[in-house]
Amino acid sequence: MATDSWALAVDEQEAAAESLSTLQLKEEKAKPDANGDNLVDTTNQVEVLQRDPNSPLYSVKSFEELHLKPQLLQGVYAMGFNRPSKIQENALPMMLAEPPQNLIAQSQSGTGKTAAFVLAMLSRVEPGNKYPQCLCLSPTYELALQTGKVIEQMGKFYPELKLAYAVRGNKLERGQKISEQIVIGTPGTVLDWCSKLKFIDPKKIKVFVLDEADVMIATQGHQDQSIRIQRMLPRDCQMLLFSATFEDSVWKFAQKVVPDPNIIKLKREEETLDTIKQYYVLCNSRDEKFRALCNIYGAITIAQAMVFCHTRKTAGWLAAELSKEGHQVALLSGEMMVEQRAAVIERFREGKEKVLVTTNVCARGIDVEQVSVVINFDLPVDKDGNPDNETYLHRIGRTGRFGKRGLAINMVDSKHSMNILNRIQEHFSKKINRLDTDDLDEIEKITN
Ligand SMILES: Nc1ncnc2c1ncn2[C@@H]1O[C@H](COP(=O)(O)OP(=O)(O)OP(=O)(O)O)[C@@H](O)[C@H]1O
Repeated sequence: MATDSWALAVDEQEAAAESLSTLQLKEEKAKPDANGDNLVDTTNQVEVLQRDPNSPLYSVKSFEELHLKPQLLQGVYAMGFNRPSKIQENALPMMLAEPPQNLIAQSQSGTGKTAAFVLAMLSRVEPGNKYPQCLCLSPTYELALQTGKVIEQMGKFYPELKLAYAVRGNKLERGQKISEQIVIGTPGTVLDWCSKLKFIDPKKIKVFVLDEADVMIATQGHQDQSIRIQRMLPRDCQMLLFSATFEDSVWKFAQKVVPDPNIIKLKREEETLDTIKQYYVLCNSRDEKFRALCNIYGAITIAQAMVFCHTRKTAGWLAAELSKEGHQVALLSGEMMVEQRAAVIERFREGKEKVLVTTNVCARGIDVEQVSVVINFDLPVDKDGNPDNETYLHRIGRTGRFGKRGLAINMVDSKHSMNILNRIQEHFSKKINRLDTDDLDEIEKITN
């Protein structure tokens, strides 16, 4: 398998990379809300969706039929999974085929992509060999930690298996070689571990995973680092690229750089999940948006909510205002230290705060089951002020995880933002209905 074509395609990609937004992240299950929640369904709903042929969770196969190793079957069932989702059913046979094949895969947010590539890594790793064999890149520190937890949980029936986190702050002694069989980390640190610090022998890597692959390709810094890592890998190393979104130019680029890939791609109209209801509210100012947010909160039972702002400043202001109103609010934005960010997410996951006010840094991958509402306090736009459709999809995908129902509410406060919303609707061919937040009955109706 040739691995140098990625580098050759870099120049063609640069223009596309410029126009795309930067990174974001992922997380795990929150404890159930003691008050209950009328938006989050029980696991029965998942069972139903998994039997509905139109659902991304639909699969005809059982995990047994995917021929997973017994220890992995045990791991899967210990995580409470009963049957594979569509992406797991489709991707796993391709990823486990011999000889190993490359894959570029797209599947809607929250449909089990992480479990799919984790199972692929765990299937290929030889725990008896005490050196890194699988490398997984995540765009953020928090996402790396979360995916690492999935690897640890799913691989717990391999007693010899160890995982190393190549993330900022994880200091090892220079020149030492690590014995962990799987390494997960962010591109900069992984690159250092492979090159400058030589903790990893890249020539022994068998599986290379790019999670949130589109943003890894589209963000210039990440792209450069990922390419430099890829160049060090052996020619027959299996490459697996996963994301919920692939902007057209990124998709083309991915196909050029991954040799002979298998491809799983969604049609545009399949990208949005029908289980997430989308609305917008019309306001005239930031203060009105704040009032509308409070009205929504007063009218419906919300387990946990994520509120997205365009800037750190707005996020800080909003978190302070919500606190003044008596809400338990957490704030997470990019300028915070990574350890602080991890602690904020951990508290949110544990249900200690009900609202997380954040920026795009949290748009991707956060997996908190109890998030029943996502609010776009500001609509996602790129640096030129155009709609950022990919970020929109990732943001609203923080709710409606794995078959649960969710609610996404967009705050529109100007002609310009109405125009952005219209363009998002057009892009996904999906109608976003207006909601009157002064009409409590109407708000209540949307949750039923
Ligand atoms: N087969 C399964 N059965 C039941 N639950 C599952 C299954 N696969 C994954 N899950 C659960 O579904 C949730 C979403 O999965 P995951 O985080 O892998 O989705 P994703 O597609 O990677 O999402 P995103 O696009 O946001 O990164 C997780 O809580 C995970 O534990």
